[in-house]
Amino acid sequence: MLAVHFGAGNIGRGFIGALLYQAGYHTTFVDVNDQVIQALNEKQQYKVVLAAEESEEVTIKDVSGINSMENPDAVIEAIVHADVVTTAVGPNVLKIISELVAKGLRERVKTNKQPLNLIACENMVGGSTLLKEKVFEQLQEDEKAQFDQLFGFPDAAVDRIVPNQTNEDPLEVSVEPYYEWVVDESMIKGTKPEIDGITYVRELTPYIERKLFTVNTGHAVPAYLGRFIGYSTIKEAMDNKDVQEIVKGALYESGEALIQTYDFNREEHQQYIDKIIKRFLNPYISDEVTRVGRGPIRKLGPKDRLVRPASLYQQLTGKEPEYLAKTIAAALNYQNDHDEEAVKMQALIKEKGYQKALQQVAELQDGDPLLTVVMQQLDEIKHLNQI
Ligand SMILES: NC(=O)c1ccc[n+]([C@@H]2O[C@H](COP(=O)([O-])OP(=O)(O)OC[C@H]3O[C@@H](n4cnc5c(N)ncnc54)[C@H](O)[C@@H]3O)[C@@H](O)[C@H]2O)c1
Ligand SMILES: O=P(O)(O)OC[C@@H](O)[C@@H](O)[C@H](O)[C@H](O)CO
Repeated sequence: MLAVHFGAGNIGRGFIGALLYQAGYHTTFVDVNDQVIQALNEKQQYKVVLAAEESEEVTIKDVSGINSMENPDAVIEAIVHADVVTTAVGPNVLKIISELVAKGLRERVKTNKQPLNLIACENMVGGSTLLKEKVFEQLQEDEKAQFDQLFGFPDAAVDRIVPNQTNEDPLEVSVEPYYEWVVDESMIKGTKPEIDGITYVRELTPYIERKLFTVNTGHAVPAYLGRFIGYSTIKEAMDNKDVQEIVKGALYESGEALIQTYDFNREEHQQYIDKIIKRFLNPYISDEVTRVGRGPIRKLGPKDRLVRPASLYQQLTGKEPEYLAKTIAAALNYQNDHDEEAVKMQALIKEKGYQKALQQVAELQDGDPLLTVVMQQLDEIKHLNQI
């Protein structure tokens, strides 16, 4: 069986690639990073190391790579013969790869009438749906019905912490042992890809929102407050008791929003939160605050991990989301010259001020109560000790 996976980065190699191999697929990784592609073709295998006390190592074989900048035709050919297509490129890159995906699918329908599922494994609500939208924007009207019949774009939620890698071997990847991959079964075309480790569900929204508004909301706290205080890693920030208290407060607030929206069991949700906090404290992982905080404009977006649960909490409980607002305030202060969105955000704040800049990226109306709470917290977080 053949898989084509876009994005041979941390989660691509460390999670999706590993599960595809274990399910018996040959995986063709598509990437623009030539060093990684060359190494994949040369070695045809790589190591995944589990970051735990009892460290385990798995060798992932049956892999190859295509540099999509240099050899787009080979990507098209791979899509023609694929049994599944997956992505882990980052939400903003889905639009960029959609052109090549559309060309691949167009070529495929000429000779191969087998259905195909394309699963975007990105931290966002509706990742595969967005990929479909971008692919369909490039089709003629008469192609759309045929594509709709053959190609499924099932949305998914993926969870495994994979930090940036510092190994000498450019392919080796160190990952946390925990993982979860949930796919919307109702959006599948043809037969479901049989991949051990995928949980198929009929309604994905509660799963993706629970993951994004717990794992990623919680993660954003040590990232943004950690950077604000002066820490380099998530673990260092989590070891600060003020930061840990804000993590718990933010996850209480997002938890209330989730419990009330989806009728989750309160006790089970608390267990989910406790487990996640332990994952952030994993001493065998060194995860930079700049990786977890990357792309602050995306993360301050209206449907993302901070603003959406804060707004929901406010609407559903009538209370101020104090801890989420502290994190939003720290995100507004996030500085990193190597992060394009952080630079843009700071320029926007300089031009318009904090409130107008937040209002713009979070798409909040004039007078939205969240704006007032965040503006208050901009002052409050100044009291956190700087190191
Ligand atoms: N790392 C994690 O802990 C984690 C966990 C769950 C989900 N995710 C999600 O997975 C996605 C990828 O994250 P990551 O941490 O692996 O990032 P990453 O930067 O390590 O990997 C992204 C890869 O995509 C490649 N890429 C960029 N532009 C491309 C293009 N036009 N065509 C093909 N490849 C391209 C990059 O070269 C890189 O290898 C993101 O949406 C992220 O939110 C990450
Ligand atoms: O990948 P991002 O930039 O959306 O978020 C950064 C981290 O929170 C994220 O990568 C987590 O490590 C991951 O989502 C855990 O499953």
